[in-house]
Amino acid sequence: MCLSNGYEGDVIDNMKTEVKVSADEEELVAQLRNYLTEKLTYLLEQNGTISIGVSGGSMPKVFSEALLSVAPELLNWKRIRIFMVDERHVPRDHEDSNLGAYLQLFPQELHHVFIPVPISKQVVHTAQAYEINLRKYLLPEQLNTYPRFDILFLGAGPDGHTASIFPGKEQLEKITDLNWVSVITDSPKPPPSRVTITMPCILNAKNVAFILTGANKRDVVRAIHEGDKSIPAAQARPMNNKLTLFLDEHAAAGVPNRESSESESPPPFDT
Ligand SMILES: O=C(O)[C@H](O)[C@@H](O)[C@H](O)[C@H](O)COP(=O)(O)O
Repeated sequence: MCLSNGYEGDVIDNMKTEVKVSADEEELVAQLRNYLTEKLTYLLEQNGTISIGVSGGSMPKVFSEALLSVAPELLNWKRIRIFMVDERHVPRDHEDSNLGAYLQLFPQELHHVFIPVPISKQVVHTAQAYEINLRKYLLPEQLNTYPRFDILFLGAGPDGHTASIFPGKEQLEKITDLNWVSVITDSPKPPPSRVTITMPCILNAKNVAFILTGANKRDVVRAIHEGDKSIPAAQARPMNNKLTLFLDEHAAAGVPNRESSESESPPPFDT
């Protein structure tokens, strides 16, 4: 695990995971901005849609601040499309809506950049409609394969869930044509009913970045470092190994052999 800030960590199973540790939210946003700048610079030289998946919870605020502060010449809104890695089965104007949270943080003139999750009465129909929306932008070269999302920003719960894939509930039913999206109706994290992209989509992604802050993410960081496949967040390692962890000092304490400055570190910042 290669730690920035001068920390050299272990190499995991011959896979390098880049770790960026922030002392506060301002530094986290700056590191996310730098990451987005690097990836967008490369992606803009390619063709087609630039697909960025984002998660809910604490992510909307720091992600939105980081992306909206990237150099304007890199923000080609005709090509960038942002989609929800998972979404709660609630109306868009509900306080629990992930898309709703992002739309409140983006100016109206950029709302078209978000691929909508069409909320139907039945959560299965929502998942099926969402997959159809995603396919409009991301149909892979061959049918019946998984998309190669450009960047997936994932969070993780203290229980190790990521997206809406929970420990012991990883076997999501195939309910859409291509199995890009599935549903959970008994999510341990409320609200219970959600749609989520599936693990094969995560494994197929070109870049995966976790944003994990707070002492309650320490064990998840350790599980990712150790490759503990009983934890969905640790399963979510892309096949090309392009995995980056954005941590605060508290979560970084889960990286073995890293001098923890727990005693002096500031209280967890509320992202
Ligand atoms: O819709 C959701 O709830 C999220 O997509 C979920 O996977 C989230 O990323 C984690 O639960 C971490 O949430 P926090 O960052 O708020 O701890």
